[in-house]
Amino acid sequence: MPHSTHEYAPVKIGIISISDRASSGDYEDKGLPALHDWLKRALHNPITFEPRLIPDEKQRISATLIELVDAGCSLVLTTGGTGPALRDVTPEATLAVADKEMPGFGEQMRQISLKFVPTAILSRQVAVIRAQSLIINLPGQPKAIAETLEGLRDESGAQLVPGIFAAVPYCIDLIGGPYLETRPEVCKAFRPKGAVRSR
Ligand SMILES: Nc1ncnc2c1ncn2[C@@H]1O[C@H](COP(=O)(O)OP(=O)(O)OP(=O)(O)O)[C@@H](O)[C@H]1O
Ligand SMILES: Nc1nc2c(c(=O)[nH]1)N[C@H]1C(S)=C(S)[C@@H](COP(=O)(O)O)O[C@H]1N2
Repeated sequence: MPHSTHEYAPVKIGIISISDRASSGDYEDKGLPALHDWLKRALHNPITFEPRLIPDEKQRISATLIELVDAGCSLVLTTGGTGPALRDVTPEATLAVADKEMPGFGEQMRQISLKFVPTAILSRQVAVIRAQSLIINLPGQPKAIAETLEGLRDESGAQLVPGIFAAVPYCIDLIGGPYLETRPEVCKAFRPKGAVRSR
């Protein structure tokens, strides 16, 4: 542990797994554990999680996003329901509660995911700001969660494409949330020089 001159700020994070079959018990949900484990690995900050497992229903998704933002989540990550299937409505439900769209996140996720699968082009994921919360859709494949958050490395571990989480801490600074600090071996967060606080 480096000598610390300040405590890590506590953060509340909403994690939502959106899947008809996992929410009805047809199969085991792997979305929430994947989100939880990746965030625990990536962040130094003490995290209070608000987990939800819900079906692919637009009203239900929007209501859950509003509930978690109102509960004080600075970040809300969803997984599932971003594809073209008739039941896939996560992006619409997210845009319905948006104050602002943040298109760079979806663009970057599709860039990353195209290095893994050609069908990444089918993911319509969006990110938005609502009040003082950043909401980001991730694809439903559990392995896609770490892939998009962390990006792509070569065999030596050198970063080939940065994951989207690199931009999340500074985005949360800008909307007045807690100062997030990442473990660089998992995700090297980027902030402009003037925004970096020394430990
Ligand atoms: N929560 C989950 N837990 C485990 N595997 C999942 C989960 N969500 C999705 N998957 C896997 O990823 C695939 C693509 O996810 P997608 O969100 O498109 O699901 P889907 O096919 O619409 O079905 P459902 O909504 O019932 O999970 C699924 O077919 C499934 O194999
Ligand atoms: N990183 C990554 N992104 C991915 C995938 C994947 O396996 N890895 N699967 C794709 C597929 S097959 C689909 S249909 C879309 C939408 O997935 P969703 O409906 O599960 O959200 O995400 C895509 N994005």
